[in-house]
Amino acid sequence: MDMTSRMSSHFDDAIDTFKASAQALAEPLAASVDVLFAALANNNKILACGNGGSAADAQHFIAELVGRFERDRLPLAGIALNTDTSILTAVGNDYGYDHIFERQVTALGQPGDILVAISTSGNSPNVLRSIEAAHDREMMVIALSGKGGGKMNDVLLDTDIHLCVPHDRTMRIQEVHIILLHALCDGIDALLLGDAL
Ligand SMILES: O=C(CO)[C@@H](O)[C@H](O)[C@H](O)[C@H](O)COP(=O)(O)O
Ligand SMILES: [Zn+2]
Repeated sequence: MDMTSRMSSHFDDAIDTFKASAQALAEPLAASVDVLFAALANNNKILACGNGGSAADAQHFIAELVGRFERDRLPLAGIALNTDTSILTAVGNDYGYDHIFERQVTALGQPGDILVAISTSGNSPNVLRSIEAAHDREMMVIALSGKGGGKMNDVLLDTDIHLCVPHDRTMRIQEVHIILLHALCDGIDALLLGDAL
């Protein structure tokens, strides 16, 4: 395959993945908007975490809650658990990398808060432990994954929401994850401010 065709194939594959994801995930995504909105309206908060590109996605999402998405509105309560280098290095150094999110969920989580847990493989141990800590704190989890969901399938409860992208490549999964997170912001804003843009 020449390089131009190779580049072009990314767009073709992304389009196919977006279509398959819309089919599979629009309904649980709408349910996720209701869950997040209800938590925020009840003065609860959103915690989010992930590794690598998913860390970027988690902090991107939280920035749009605390700052704004497309329209001016009140700030919404959220914390990205992958952003404080002192906490990450202290907990990583003293307890191990698998505990960097779990410990923060235990420290900050309150019943009714929501954890948005992002892992393209569904297998990152620190994300899996954050889910278990959220359950211990009586928090519901919205999990974003791919590759069939991996070990997330074993730790998520029926009361959680699992948005599993139907693809096996990390980059494609991440591309859909950012659409999912932007769609959640759009849905929350629509409930807060009305449908019009
Ligand atoms: O962004 C990318 C690859 O596109 C990488 O940084 C990727 O996020 C990292 O390898 C992560 O450690 C993968 O973790 P996970 O998505 O399987 O939980
Ligand atoms: Zn990436």
